[in-house]
Amino acid sequence: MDWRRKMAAEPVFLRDDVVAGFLSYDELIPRLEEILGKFSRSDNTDVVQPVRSVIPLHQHNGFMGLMPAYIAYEDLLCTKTVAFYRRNENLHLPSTQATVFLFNPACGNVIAVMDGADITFKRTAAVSAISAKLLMPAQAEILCILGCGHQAVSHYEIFTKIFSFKEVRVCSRRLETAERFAARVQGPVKVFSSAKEAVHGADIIITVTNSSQPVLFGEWVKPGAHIAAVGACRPDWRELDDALMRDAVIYVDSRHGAAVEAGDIIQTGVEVFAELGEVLVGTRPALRNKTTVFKSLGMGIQDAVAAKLVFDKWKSSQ
Ligand SMILES: NC(=O)C1=CN([C@@H]2O[C@H](COP(=O)(O)OP(=O)(O)OC[C@H]3O[C@@H](n4cnc5c(N)ncnc54)[C@H](O)[C@@H]3O)[C@@H](O)[C@H]2O)C=CC1
Ligand SMILES: O=C(O)C1=NCCCC1
Repeated sequence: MDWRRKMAAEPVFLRDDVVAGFLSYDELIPRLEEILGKFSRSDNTDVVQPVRSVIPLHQHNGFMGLMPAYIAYEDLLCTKTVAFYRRNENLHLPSTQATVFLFNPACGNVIAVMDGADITFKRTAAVSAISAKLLMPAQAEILCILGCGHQAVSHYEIFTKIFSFKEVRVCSRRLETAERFAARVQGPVKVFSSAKEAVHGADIIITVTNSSQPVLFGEWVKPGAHIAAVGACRPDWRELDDALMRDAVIYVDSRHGAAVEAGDIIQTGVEVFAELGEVLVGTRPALRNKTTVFKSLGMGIQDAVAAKLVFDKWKSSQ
């Protein structure tokens, strides 16, 4: 094939249900652990990922992010575009609209375009689960999820799959949303109408809201608990209050990303203790006995390894 035909070869398009069918947590978790570790190594030159570019869409109460990544040792070039809207819950439209592009790094042509919703839900939940494996207290019995949207579902799926909790609690801004969530997921859930009551005594708390104001307060949190803070991905958004941010040991996925995007970190001026990848490669410790916060923002490299898993599976199915 000459280069003109190669450039013109049509990319494959993989729909959401196809992507979902090819993406399993069992395969995703080790790949994410590997890439987070490589990203955080001080001698890393192999994993290139700028902080995402974001265009605010004020008129539509949303934003769009562009998330490119290149993983040299796998010659894997990928970009995700992701738009996030604070939808009126009554519209029942997904808040996240994502598309992942895989490229041929030698020529820059697109080889696959895939719906990015399932990749975004699963890889985010899988990274939170990795943080919990490393940082949650040894005898964690109670899991509490604040926010009952799409990310709450994927987080529930993976947390109940790989850990065993005595109790799983949920609370959302509106009681009906939490009740709908409880009816949708497979497994027992206790629905709370008060976030303060829901987090009381919880060993691990996941915040997956679209709130721009704190939803979790330090005075409610059991000392030694682990918090995976997944929402508040804009510098002017918050999920956690100042007291919690000041009292906890703060872990992030990317220090650079956190310095630009994490309202909870930027507005409190707290120091980041470690990247998750540094803990994975052993250059920073996991302080399990302290109250810990993992501030998640999401990374292009996470999408890239997930997209490669999907593409390889699709290819071998042809
Ligand atoms: N860290 C990461 O890698 C990623 C983070 N996100 C962020 O995660 C968050 C959740 O995303 P989705 O689940 O897709 O959104 P969604 O719109 O499906 O769900 C958001 C939920 O938060 C609830 N909520 C809002 N204010 C609340 C409050 N004060 N207390 C309790 N619940 C409240 C809403 O009722 C809704 O159930 C968003 O902020 C999004 O930007 C999304 C993708 C990746
Ligand atoms: O990593 C992602 O994907 C996202 N992070 C923040 C909010 C939108 C999607």
